[in-house]
Amino acid sequence: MTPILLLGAGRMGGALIEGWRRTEAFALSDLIVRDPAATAQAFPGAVVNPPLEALGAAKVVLLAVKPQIWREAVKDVVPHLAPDAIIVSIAAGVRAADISEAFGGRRVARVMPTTAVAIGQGAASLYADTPEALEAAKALLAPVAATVELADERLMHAATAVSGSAPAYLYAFIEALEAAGADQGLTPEDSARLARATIAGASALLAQGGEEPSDLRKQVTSPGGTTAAALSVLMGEGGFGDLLPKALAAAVKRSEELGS
Ligand SMILES: NC(=O)c1ccc[n+]([C@@H]2O[C@H](COP(=O)([O-])OP(=O)(O)OC[C@H]3O[C@@H](n4cnc5c(N)ncnc54)[C@H](O)[C@@H]3O)[C@@H](O)[C@H]2O)c1
Ligand code: PRO
Repeated sequence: MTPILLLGAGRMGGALIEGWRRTEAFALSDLIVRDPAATAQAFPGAVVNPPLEALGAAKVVLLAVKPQIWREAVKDVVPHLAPDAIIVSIAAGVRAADISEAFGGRRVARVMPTTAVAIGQGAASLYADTPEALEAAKALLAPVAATVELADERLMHAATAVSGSAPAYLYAFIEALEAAGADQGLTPEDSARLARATIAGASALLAQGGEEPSDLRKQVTSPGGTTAAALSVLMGEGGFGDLLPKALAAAVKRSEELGS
């Protein structure tokens, strides 16, 4: 599996590196990083931006640049890769067949991770065109994420909408909750402290397992009480049931566009 070549080590590539370091799945010395913005100081022990000839050592190549520039970014790299190198792409929307073609027919897996891989608590959807590529994707992601294998590549759009992008939905919800708490008279600091601890604790309760989100919701919701009053807005007309299908449809559409 090593060395692993990272093409791009920005927010998501960097999050994976941090998660591997923390979980000791892979050491920095297992990595070759190719990113114009990367420095040896940022990734001590890794081989950073070596000459192209050195890339032939890579067993696995993690494609972690923006979908809009991936073709340009891989052009000069491909001729230097080992013929049996496996490509694992995290680029949203970009199809395995297109990646394989650009990489001279090499085996390809696609992965859609979340940023919490950095603390070993990510989620990752996997799809691969061969068993070897799937194994490579699992080896990279299973140490840092709960994984789901998709049988059909087209489901990667939905997985991106419900998982890869979803931490941002939750953070946006928390921002709005904090602002609404301040609107009700709390200081912004108190509102933020309460909202963040509440969300973190509620997530930890869910992560503990054994109870459905709907059960946990009912435990908070006294009949005729304050929560029921708020949920009549959040779960009523124009609420989550209307908003989230629209939000996910927008993410799916954008994912499809990024791959076309
Ligand atoms: N951020 C997320 O939560 C997330 C989640 C899942 C998937 N992704 C996917 O990960 C990929 C990277 O996203 P990101 O959020 O890390 O973006 P980013 O902008 O933080 O990182 C991209 C990195 O690529 C580098 N880069 C630019 N040109 C390059 C080149 N020619 N060769 C090598 N590296 C080059 C940039 O310097 C940058 O560090 C995208 O394809 C995105 O769809 C991101
Ligand atoms: N971030 C990438 C995007 O916004 C892919 C999922 C999370 O496109």
